Amino acid sequence: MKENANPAGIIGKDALAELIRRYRPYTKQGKVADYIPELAYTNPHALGIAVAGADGSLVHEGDATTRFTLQSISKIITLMVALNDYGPERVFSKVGMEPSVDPFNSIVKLETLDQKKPLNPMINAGAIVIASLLSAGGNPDEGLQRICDTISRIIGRNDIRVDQKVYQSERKTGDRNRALAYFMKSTGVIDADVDVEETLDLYFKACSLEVDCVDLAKIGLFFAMWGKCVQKQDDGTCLTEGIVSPRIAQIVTTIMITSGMYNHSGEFFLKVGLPAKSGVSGGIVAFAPNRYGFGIFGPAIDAAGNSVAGVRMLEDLSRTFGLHLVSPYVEF
Ligand SMILES: NC(=O)CC[C@H](N)C(=O)O
Repeated sequence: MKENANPAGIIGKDALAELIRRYRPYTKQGKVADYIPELAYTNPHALGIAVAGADGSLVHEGDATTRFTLQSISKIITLMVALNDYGPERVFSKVGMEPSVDPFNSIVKLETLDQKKPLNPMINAGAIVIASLLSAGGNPDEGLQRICDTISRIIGRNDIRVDQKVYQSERKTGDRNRALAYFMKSTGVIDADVDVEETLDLYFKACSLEVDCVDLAKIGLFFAMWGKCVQKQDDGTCLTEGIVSPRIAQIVTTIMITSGMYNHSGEFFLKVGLPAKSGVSGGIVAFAPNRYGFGIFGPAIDAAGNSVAGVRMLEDLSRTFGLHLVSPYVEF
């Protein structure tokens, strides 16, 4: 069945400009996160989008080169690094694979579930457990370095850095995350010999890494291609070669589908039908497997912590370009 498989052809700059024009007014319907005080200084009406194609194309529009912090989008990278280092069995002995109906920073299930482990690696508790694995052995700096190196190779620039103001702001006000971490240490989910403050430091710094929409689109495309090489360098080598196996890329992708948009993951998948991960700074990384990586910045977020205009832009793109993964138009 070929009809409507890709109704509007390739995604070009004009389509992106039209999206920004159409959805910028929706930034008024959200609010910039202010529980991390430094984030409150962001322009609420900013909106940008970048699209990286499997053919090597890259287009962007709006505030696509404005830098912002990764926040929860870092969770897909730390998960991937932990899966590489420890393997799925060890990682999922510490953190679950089930979506959560509670907010991303909720503590309630940690006491009520039979197994005390957090529901999934995309909520704060789950990501903090992952950070505890990466900071094990008292080496959080090495953990952060590996996260930065991985991102650098994917986005093709090695000046990735921690936004010190956001990091300090998170560290000063991160008592909810501190509570999650100490609680999980008390129940044995975080190992007894782990220094919780070092784990939190790694978590806060990973959340405070600076990126832009173009970087996110490249991260999206990396997962869209299952970690395989998209672009060779002039000397024939490939920076992304060997970062991750297709099997681990598949696990991260699946967790993004079920939990990437927090407690709105079900509605998001129904409407957009793509793997995605958002952050409270207003970033979203999403991708259409084997085709496109998307990077979005729209700091006005909704109650779940997702960019209001960003989600709508992805919904529009998915509909217009026939990207929904559960589609009657898939070719067999
Ligand atoms: N949803 C998010 O992006 C949360 C990340 C943020 N750093 C926090 O811990 O609260």
